[in-house]
Amino acid sequence: MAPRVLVSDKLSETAVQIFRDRGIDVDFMPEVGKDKEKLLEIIGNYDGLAIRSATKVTEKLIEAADRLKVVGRAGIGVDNVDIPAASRRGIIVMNTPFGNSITTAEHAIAMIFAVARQLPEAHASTSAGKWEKSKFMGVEITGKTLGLIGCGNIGSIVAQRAIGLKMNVIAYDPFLSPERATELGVEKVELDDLFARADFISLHTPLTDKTRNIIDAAAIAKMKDGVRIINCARGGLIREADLVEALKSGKVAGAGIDVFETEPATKNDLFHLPNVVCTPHLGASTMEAQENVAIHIAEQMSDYLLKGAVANAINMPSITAEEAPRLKPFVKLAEVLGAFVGQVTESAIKEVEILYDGITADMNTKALTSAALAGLIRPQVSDVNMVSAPVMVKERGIIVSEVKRDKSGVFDGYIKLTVKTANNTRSVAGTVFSDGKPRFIQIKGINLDAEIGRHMVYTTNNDAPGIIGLLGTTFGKHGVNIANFQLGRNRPGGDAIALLYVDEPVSETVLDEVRAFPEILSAKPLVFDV
Ligand SMILES: NC(=O)c1ccc[n+]([C@@H]2O[C@H](COP(=O)([O-])OP(=O)(O)OC[C@H]3O[C@@H](n4cnc5c(N)ncnc54)[C@H](O)[C@@H]3O)[C@@H](O)[C@H]2O)c1
Ligand SMILES: O=C(O)CC[C@@H](O)C(=O)O
Repeated sequence: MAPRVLVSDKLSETAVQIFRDRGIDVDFMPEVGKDKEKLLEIIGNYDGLAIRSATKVTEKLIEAADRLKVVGRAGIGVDNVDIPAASRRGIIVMNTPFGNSITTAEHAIAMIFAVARQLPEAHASTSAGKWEKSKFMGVEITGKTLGLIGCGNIGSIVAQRAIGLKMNVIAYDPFLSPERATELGVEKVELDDLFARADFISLHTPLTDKTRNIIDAAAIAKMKDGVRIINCARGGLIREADLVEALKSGKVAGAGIDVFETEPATKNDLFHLPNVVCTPHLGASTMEAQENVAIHIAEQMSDYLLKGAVANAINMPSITAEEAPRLKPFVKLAEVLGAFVGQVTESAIKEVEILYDGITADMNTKALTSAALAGLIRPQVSDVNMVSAPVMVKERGIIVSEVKRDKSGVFDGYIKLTVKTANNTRSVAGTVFSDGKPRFIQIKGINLDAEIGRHMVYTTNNDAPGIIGLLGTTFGKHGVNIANFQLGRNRPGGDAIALLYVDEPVSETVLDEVRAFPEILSAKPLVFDV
């Protein structure tokens, strides 16, 4: 059955065409995002949800979205999506980080000019028949200092444009490297330095606990008199009440505000203040940007739904369409290794170490680790996948580490999973053979070569003569057909293990009969999704 996608916000219809061309069933309902009840009623029919900012992807909506695999935001900010709730349900949330950057940067530059020359007010006055030539005395931007708070995709573009306009650009961004700052031609500064030196300040950070109210009364007090402030990033970065006061006192000479603490902003104390230019969250609103983000999100979502490729996901490592086929058998292997340990471990897991040897070390190990963790905790929480597993593992306080090393044995590469509980440490290693199928190559440090089937039985026993016969006879007596039988031991007469690949699940009655033999220490039924 073809995957089904709902477009619930006003996206360019190019997105709809892309979904159709890729063979995806798509419903284009650009108004339904605002109708919470209707959306709740229909969301269960879809594998994908394509949105802008009007649709609120709440926990309640996610709970009703039984089939949903991916939420695609045609744009950057995902503040309208409950990411933790989506992650817990294994739903990928992706955005389009680059499609509207130029457009938004241009809006910030437009705001700088509008505020420097009071363009909207001058227009309103002139159109009203007043000829108030002396009222609208502006400032040049040439030679002025622009302070950027946040210098990522959009901030960098604003910097480049502003430098072209002969401004001096300084930037506060803890994650901006000195090399990148030099390359852009901006001076990296501390925040207080920026406040003290900037004639114009433009915000370009996400809204986080650290950036909320980054401009408040205390920050404004540190700024130059007559500073002008632009926000085309997110409402909440500026404490609006404090800005209003500073505009009224003249400390701040002007502000260009595209985003608001509460949106839609239909009433706001910033409105109608002299030299405040407001736009209704128009940063990304150009034909070009909307076309870009629609194309990007439709392609990304289609790639995921049809090929398992993951790009620009907020809650899952990326997997390119090219690497997806090569990675797939190793994702299965990682999941199977996790599933083995998850099924044989009965006490709480404290630590997980995943060793990537040889070719596996050069693969997308983040994705492989996510798959191993999903296999590991699936016996405890059935509804888990590569998206939700890392979140769930973290919630349980399990420490996860990855180790990578060059090829060290006969295999081109293998993955070894070691899990520590309060009582013991358990390990299992496996690889993928040329047939593309995963194999166990080591369990408890004992080498073997075991094909993996859907139903298996794992026994630990003392190495003694007759174990093969004993297991074979018991299973045979109960009509259990053994497809493959692998044995291993650490030394003659020492610890031994057996892995039996059986055609059907083995009942507890049969396993109890096996467990009753004195040489058998444990017998565990296993199920693998292969
Ligand atoms: N107005 C609009 O319509 C519109 C359109 C697109 C994007 N946006 C918003 O613009 C903002 C920037 O988008 P982007 O694509 O440049 O994002 P980005 O992730 O590329 O850049 C954000 C930058 O902020 C920096 N940063 C993070 N925390 C910081 C802190 N505490 N102090 C200083 N810098 C910090 C990061 O290091 C990063 O370099 C986002 O909030 C985005 O949602 C708004
Ligand atoms: O979709 C929009 O118009 C706003 C987009 C913008 O805020 C974003 O974060 O990409």
